[in-house]
Amino acid sequence: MTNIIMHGCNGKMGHVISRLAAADPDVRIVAGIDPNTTAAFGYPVYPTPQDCAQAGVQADVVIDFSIAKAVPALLAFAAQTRIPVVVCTTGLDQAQIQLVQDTAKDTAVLFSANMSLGVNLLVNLVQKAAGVLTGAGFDIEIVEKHHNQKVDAPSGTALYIADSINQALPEHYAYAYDRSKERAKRPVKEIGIHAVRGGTIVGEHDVIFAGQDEILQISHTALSKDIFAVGAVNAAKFLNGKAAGLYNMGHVIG
Ligand SMILES: NC(=O)c1ccc[n+]([C@@H]2O[C@H](COP(=O)([O-])OP(=O)(O)OC[C@H]3O[C@@H](n4cnc5c(N)ncnc54)[C@H](O)[C@@H]3O)[C@@H](O)[C@H]2O)c1
Ligand SMILES: O=C(O)C1=N[C@H](C(=O)O)CCC1
Repeated sequence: MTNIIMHGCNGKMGHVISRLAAADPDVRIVAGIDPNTTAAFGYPVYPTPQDCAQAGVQADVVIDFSIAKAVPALLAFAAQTRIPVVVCTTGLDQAQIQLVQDTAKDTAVLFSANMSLGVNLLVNLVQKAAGVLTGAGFDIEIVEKHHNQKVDAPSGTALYIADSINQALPEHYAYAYDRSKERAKRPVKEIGIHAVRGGTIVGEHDVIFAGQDEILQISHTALSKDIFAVGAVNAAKFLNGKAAGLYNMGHVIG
């Protein structure tokens, strides 16, 4: 059994995870943390991590789907209590990402901008493609599309894909988010990253390799938020009892 604290429990992802956890005999949500303290799924909800600690809640893992500015207080709670934490919130700035890395010295932290199996496989595929195709002069562009409620842009997944491509290449490719200010041809060592927002689009990522007279496109489409929730619950089960350190979905998927 993995006992979970759900951070951001009254958000869209918090509700999906609460629904899936209720049907999974191997996990139990023992508490939620959210400024909206509505107890919609039978477990108690505390407004802050400190309130949760003061209530004496015992848990094996925290799952976080909240907002970037809430993540530092959660990481302080995880470091203090030594409870492992699955950080799924996107839009973190460099200082917040550094805090994630620092917290992993005190407890187990799994940090991933996308918990789905498909995107984590896509990352492996685009690394391979980039290694071959940039050598042949192909340009790389990433287009991501999400619902109109999303607050961060570009998506954490688009940045994760771009960072992974850079890790696979011998030279650094800069990121271009907006070409409207420049009157110049596209540099070769550049990854264009473009965000579309509208309606209820769950999440789409197209990685376009455009060369002379040919295009290779590798795409992932999320058809429901359940894919992220399933990945997060699997990550929580994986992290239960793990030593301090920084983990990613590659460790879970194997
Ligand atoms: N890694 C992934 O696979 C993945 C998948 C989906 C969404 N996300 C990310 O997860 C985050 C949440 O997504 P969502 O669609 O559920 O958003 P949402 O806006 O529906 O929910 C966010 C929740 O966080 C709560 N919150 C606000 N301040 C808080 C605080 N200080 N402490 C605790 N909770 C607080 C809000 O009240 C709300 O209930 C976003 O950053 C999103 O990009 C990641
Ligand atoms: O719905 C969201 O918000 C999502 N956020 C993540 C991102 O920013 O990449 C993952 C996909 C869904």
